[in-house]
Amino acid sequence: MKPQDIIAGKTSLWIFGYGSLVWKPDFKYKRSKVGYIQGYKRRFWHGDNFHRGNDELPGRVVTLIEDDDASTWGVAFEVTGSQVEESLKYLNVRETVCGGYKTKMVDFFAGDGSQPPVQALLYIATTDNPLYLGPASPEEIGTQIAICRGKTGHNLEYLLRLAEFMRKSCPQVEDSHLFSIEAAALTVVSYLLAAQ
Ligand SMILES: N[C@@H](CCC(=O)N[C@@H](CS)C(=O)NCC(=O)O)C(=O)O
Repeated sequence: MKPQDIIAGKTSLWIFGYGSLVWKPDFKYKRSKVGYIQGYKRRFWHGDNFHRGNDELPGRVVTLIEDDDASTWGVAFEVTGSQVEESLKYLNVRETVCGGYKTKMVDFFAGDGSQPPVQALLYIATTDNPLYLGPASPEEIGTQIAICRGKTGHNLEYLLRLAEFMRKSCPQVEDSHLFSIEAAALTVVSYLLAAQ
C-alpha cells in the first residue's frame, strides 16, 4: 500500500517506529502504544550519510531484517485527520529522501497482547539499498557509532537513546544485538576520553 493510497481515504493510520522514531517522532499524533511486530529483527546494518554520518564516515542506524522467529519492539503512533498527511509528508523527507527507507505495511501487536493486531506503516531499508552496510561485529559497529556524527547529531546519541527506550519501556526484552553494540561503543568512548 502506497502512502498516497493511505492519504486518499484514511482518517486514521498507525505508524510503527523502531529506531529514532521511538524517542523522536517529531510529528503530531493522537496516541501511541508500545508493542511489537513479528517476523523481523532489528539490526544496525543500515548506513547513514545524513542524520548521523556523512559520505566519508557514514554512521550506522537500524533497519529490519526478515526473520520468521524474531519480533521487534518499538512504538506505534496513531495519526488521525490532517495528522495523516502531515506525518507522511514529514517522514517521507526524513526517512525516505534523507534516510533511504521505504514504506511497508505490517501487523502491530500492542505490548499487552490483549487486542488483535492492527495494520501499521513502517519504514524499512532493504538490502538492495545503496546505503545498506550489512552485518559486522558489535565491536566494529560500536566503534563506527562512537566516532560518527551527521547533520542531526552524534551517532552515539542515536544508539544510547534507543537502548534507553528499550530498558525503560521494554524491560522484558533481551536485545543482545543492541546492548552488545552499546557496550562496545561505550568502551571505545572510554578509551578516547582516557587518551585525551
Ligand atoms: N525507520 C526506523 C529507523 C528510523 C531512523 O532511525 N531513521 C533515521 C534516518 S537515517 C532518522 O530519522 N534519524 C533521525 C535522527 O537520527 O535523529 C524507525 O522507525 O525508527
